[in-house]
Amino acid sequence: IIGITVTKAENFPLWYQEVVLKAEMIEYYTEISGFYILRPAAMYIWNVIRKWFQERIEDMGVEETNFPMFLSNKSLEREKAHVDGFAPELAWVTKCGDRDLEVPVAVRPTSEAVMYPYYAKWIRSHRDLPLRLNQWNSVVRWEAKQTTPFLRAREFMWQEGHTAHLTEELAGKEVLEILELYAGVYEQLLALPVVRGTKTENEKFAGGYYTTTVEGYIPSNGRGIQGATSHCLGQNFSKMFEITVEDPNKQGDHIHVWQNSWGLSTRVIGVMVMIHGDDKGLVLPPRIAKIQAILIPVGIVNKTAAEDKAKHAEKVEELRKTIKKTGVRVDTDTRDGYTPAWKFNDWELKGVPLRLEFGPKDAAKEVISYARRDTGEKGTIPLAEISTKIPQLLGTIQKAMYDKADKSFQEHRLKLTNWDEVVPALDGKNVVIIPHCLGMDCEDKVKDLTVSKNLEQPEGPDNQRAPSMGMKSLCIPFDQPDGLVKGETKCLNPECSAMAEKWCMFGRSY
Ligand SMILES: O=C1CCCN[C@@H]1CCCn1cnc2cc(F)c(Cl)cc2c1=O
Ligand SMILES: [Mg+2]
Repeated sequence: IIGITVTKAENFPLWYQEVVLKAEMIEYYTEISGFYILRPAAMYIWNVIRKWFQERIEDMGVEETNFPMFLSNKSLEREKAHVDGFAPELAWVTKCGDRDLEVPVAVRPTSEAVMYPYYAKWIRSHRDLPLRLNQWNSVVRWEAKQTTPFLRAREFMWQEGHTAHLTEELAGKEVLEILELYAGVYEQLLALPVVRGTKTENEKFAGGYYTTTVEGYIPSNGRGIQGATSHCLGQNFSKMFEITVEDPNKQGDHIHVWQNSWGLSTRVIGVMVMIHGDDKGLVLPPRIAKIQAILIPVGIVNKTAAEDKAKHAEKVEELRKTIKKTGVRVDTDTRDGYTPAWKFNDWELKGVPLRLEFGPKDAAKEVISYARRDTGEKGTIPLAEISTKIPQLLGTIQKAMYDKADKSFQEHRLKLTNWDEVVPALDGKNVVIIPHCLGMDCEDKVKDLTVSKNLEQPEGPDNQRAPSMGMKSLCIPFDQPDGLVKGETKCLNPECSAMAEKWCMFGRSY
């Protein structure tokens, strides 16, 4: 196996592609562009996330459902208003065998139009509320933009939750509960910090009432990235699909139900690779690592006596069992014909959080040697302490990975009140938090004003020069800084005369 041939700093997009391929997470589906095969290394991570999230939404009373993957033009017509923008992404089935279909059907890009006619049928009385269904499936969106594994694919796996409530308050409460679970997937499983907030009118789901989001940050190119979204749909869809209940307080009156929809996709895996990975390959947070510790026998060479080899192998197997008993997902690499150095590279490429080495010298000293994948730090652990020290060390690694990413995000999230500092900040691979009027046109203007002038920069080998695109709003952080006095603080856009409404996070983005 040759390792990664480009460094993360010299060519981030190529580095990313190599890592996901050589770490055996992805195979390109070369039959049709924009589609990817997810291999066991990726599916393991997705399944850990799925189990963690599924358990928690079940505790909330969400039930599982499975709707057909095709939708008719008729039900699409119901949400025509916002579908138009998406029409180019819709994939259609128009033939079956050698016959044209009378009525072409679309492959679901999301399932509102599939599900809500049945919500209208099932929800009659307020006693039918709240209705809370989630499905794990894949959706198809024929992206026009350049696709890339996990981050932008024409088919991706996700979960889509769709709920109905009697009041705006009940819906709003759930929107935030789900958003907290999304933050938990990032912070607790993937060791990634996210900023929680509300999308602006420009960036929200047009068919909804408001969108809440968790936003990530990619240090390598300074871009923001949307992590997952939890929307309150208001009564928009219940009016389109006539989902009503009789008013419990007023006979004869009907209430359109208040709905939410929320989704998290396999994009989260790509975000984790991009942020934690290094020039040796993947770096996996222990919580989602299929193999948390790989135990590699060392110091055994051909001339080692057969009897000593056998004894050493037994000792190694014994150590594996002891470590496994602690609940650590440990494996041994006893492959013949490969040197320890070769094995070290292989497991580093695959991102295994902890390498354990055990040789005759270690045996003599009654220790096991370790090397952390995240920092490279090496050390030894007395054999008598491995049952406590190894789980502890994995916990330390998980926290250290989060803290490192969190520090980087914090250092590159600049609160600015001087417009002239904005483009230099973006070119310095930062995202910014600025006072903003939240006007849609103003936001468009801000995007145009922040197209990087640094295109004059010599086209160095460093593709890392900040992308030239302008900045988009990422979210209105729930956690608002001080210093914005309503009615007094101006919107930071020099060409806007409006007053600032909120601090808004902007950045170049995916
Ligand atoms: O983001 C989520 C979470 C899970 C459930 N759905 C919402 C909204 C989805 C928006 N959206 C996103 N993409 C779309 C693409 C399309 F081709 C069409 Cl027709 C519609 C849409 C569309 O409505
Ligand atoms: Mg899209």
